[in-house]
Amino acid sequence: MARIIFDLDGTLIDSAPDIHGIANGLLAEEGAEPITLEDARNFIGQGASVFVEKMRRARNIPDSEHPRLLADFIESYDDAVHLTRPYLGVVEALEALAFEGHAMGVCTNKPIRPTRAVLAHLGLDRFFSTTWGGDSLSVHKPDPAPLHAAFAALPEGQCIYVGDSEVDAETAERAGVPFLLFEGGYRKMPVEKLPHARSFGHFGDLPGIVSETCA
Ligand SMILES: O=C(O)COP(=O)(O)O
Ligand SMILES: [Mg+2]
Repeated sequence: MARIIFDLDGTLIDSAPDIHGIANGLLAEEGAEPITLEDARNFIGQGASVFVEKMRRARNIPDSEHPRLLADFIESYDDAVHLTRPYLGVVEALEALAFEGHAMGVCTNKPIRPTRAVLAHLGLDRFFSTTWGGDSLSVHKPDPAPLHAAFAALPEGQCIYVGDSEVDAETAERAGVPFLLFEGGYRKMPVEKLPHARSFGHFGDLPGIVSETCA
């Protein structure tokens, strides 16, 4: 049996539409132009503070406004669930992996409160026995500490990390665990440029890839 840890945004769920919505709500209050959905996708992956920083820079909002905007962003985040969907085949793949007896968890740079809120809203929380957010420890991905902590919370078994981004590839490399790259998320670089054990474009392929990784 394996221990499988999943990244969240851009891996299990397409959350960019909700995060885009929060961003544009904040920008409207500042009297600034909205950002595009593509911008929002590009800004996700290194946690809430980096997202807000990139959003501000895109609209020339000064650094001095950062703490206030970050607090407002986090305040809206728990309710940012309504436009978010699991990627095609995610639920079926998690059901198959759970049925096969693998232990599973989540390690994301999204703050832990909205992480738990969106997992519960989508009914995905039942699959995961450990969940780590970007603010669960004093460091976050690509520091490998939260990923190590997630694996340590699960029973012994082959470690596997599943994610979508440059940050995830670096985290897995630094943690020394096999990385399975979902091709459909918010990655900016071509698949070949990211270190990974295997990549996949559809979650229907994941249970088979996990079996082969464990063999
Ligand atoms: O940047 C974020 O807030 C979260 O991104 P992640 O789930 O891909 O780690
Ligand atoms: Mg991601």
